[in-house]
Amino acid sequence: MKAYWFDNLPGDQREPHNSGRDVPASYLSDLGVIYEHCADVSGVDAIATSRQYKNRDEITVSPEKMGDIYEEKVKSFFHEHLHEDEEIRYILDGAGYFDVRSEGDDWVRIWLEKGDLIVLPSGIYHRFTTDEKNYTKAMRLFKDEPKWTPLNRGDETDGNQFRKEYLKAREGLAVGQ
Ligand SMILES: CSCCC(=O)/C(O)=C/O
Ligand SMILES: [Fe+2]
Repeated sequence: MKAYWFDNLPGDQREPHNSGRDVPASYLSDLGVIYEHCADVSGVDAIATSRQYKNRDEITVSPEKMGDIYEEKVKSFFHEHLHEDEEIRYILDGAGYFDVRSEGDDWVRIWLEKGDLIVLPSGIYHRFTTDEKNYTKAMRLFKDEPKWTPLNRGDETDGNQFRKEYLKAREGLAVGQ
């Protein structure tokens, strides 16, 4: 895992866009983002049990697996969105970027590779992209039935109950940069 401020410069979303300014793990934790490295799936099982996640599936985001819809899919994952559930992803192979919004609405880019697990809280604005190798194989954890419901950012999501609860939970935390 490597986290840093996104540079906001033009270029393909899959380029590193590394501003050179690192973000410490403590800052991710202030944003409510949990990161763990799990050398094998037993570590994921423990997290799933403790957070009462019953289901899981696997997704491979690559041109080989997705064919003609790959570029479209990668662009759709990169639309800024939130979910009304936590998002837990465990990287089984390859690598990818999760970008999360900071308290000041800047992008923090989190590069995950094999063995990395991330928990994004419900209500956090974020997006995902493969990196320049175009290959991410990930396990997705679900509390109940597998579903992926992104709510793209807009006026409605700013007023979303889960968004408001996310912001409320961050209130009073000394989130530093
Ligand atoms: C690598 S998992 C696919 C992306 C996804 O599920 C998501 O919600 C991104 O924010
Ligand atoms: Fe998401």
